[in-house]
Amino acid sequence: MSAFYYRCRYFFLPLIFTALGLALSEIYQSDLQAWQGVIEQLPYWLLPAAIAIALQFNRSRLAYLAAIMLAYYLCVTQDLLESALLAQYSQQILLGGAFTIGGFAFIKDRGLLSPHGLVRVLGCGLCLAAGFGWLWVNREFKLQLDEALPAPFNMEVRVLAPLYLCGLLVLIRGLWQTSLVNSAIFITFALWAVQFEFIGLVSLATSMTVLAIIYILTVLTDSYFLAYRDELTGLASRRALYNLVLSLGRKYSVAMLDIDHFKKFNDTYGHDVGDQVLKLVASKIDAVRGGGKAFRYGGEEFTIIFPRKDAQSTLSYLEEVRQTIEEYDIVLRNEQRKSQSKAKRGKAKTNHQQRTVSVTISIGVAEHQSGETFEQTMKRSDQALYKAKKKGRNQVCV
Ligand SMILES: Nc1nc2c(ncn2[C@@H]2O[C@H](COP(=O)(O)OP(=O)(O)OP(=O)(O)O)[C@@H](O)[C@H]2O)c(=O)[nH]1
Repeated sequence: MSAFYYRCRYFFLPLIFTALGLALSEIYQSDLQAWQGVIEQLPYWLLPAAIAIALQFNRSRLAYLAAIMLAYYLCVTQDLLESALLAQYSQQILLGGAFTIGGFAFIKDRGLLSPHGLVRVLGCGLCLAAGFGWLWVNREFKLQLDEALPAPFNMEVRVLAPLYLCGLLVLIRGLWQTSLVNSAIFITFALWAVQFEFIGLVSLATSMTVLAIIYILTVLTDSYFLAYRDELTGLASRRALYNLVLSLGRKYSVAMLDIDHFKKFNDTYGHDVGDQVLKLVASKIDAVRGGGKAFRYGGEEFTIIFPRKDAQSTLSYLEEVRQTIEEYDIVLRNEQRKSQSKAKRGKAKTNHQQRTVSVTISIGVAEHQSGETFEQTMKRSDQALYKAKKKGRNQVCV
């Protein structure tokens, strides 16, 4: 997986979905007029549903964002604030709202009705105030700022620059700390900024509907990942393995893989380095060919299931995985770097202080036999693994 794809992976689907939603609503604008009443109702139902689901799964940032969007939508559609007032302060609302959304990219989910929740509400108020304040300063001191700053920094640029800067920071945050929630926050930011350009209730309702659906899908997908993905390695978890087992036919093979002497490795290099190695070994196991599906079974043990394959035909693929790991020189991140001063870090770089380590794995494989349960096949692959360990490790046994 290229580094670029890895960083952007959580952006693709939400962005495609958003672009598709907006494009379709623009293309079929005239047809949608007939459905205007229904479309305008959708945010009233979907945004509260998004709040409830986000709270249920402890994604308070998305709950806040859905609540803010709902409040704004109510203000616009139900005349909670006079439309003349909304129009007069539209730039302030755009900027204050953007700062508020941006702020959520830099905090953690820490509950809605908790002391942290109160701090967040205050934070939202401050962000909104910052938006209003920025425009007030620019209008109040327009002449002085025009004189003091070079020509490119005219009023419009001064107003919009913080918006773009904030958007850039939210994007960088989303790419730096990749997660579905962070990409949902970036899309909220983008839609918030864009919808001020498209005046009209249908386009606002479409944006809000798209956002609500993204929030709901984000929470559900994130929770699915939590339940079925191993947090450390990113591999499918044991729970996912037992889910797959339900759909296996009669013909399949089970391989058990175990890192050799990992206890000694941990004792020598420390648990953190052990974690790094587990992650890298997992990524090599995940790349297994031949239709194999990899899982972290627990600790330093992994399982690969080969649907519709007998044990003999899995051997070349397993041998390939074993060999790749044996030949892989793992470059360790220097954990001391974090605590080193910049000067010392530079020195470490010029001294080329990079540690590399390598590990090996043992593999046992067994194929399913008629009348056997999955657990019995797995037990036989475990026995084959034991055989591989006994024979000197770093090998595949049937
Ligand atoms: N760093 C790290 N270590 C783990 C993790 N899970 C299990 N381990 C360690 O893996 C080691 C497993 O050791 P053993 O089961 O004794 O086996 P081994 O040392 O690999 O020896 P053989 O399997 O006989 O080659 C233990 O020291 C565990 O603490 C983890 O998530 N991170």
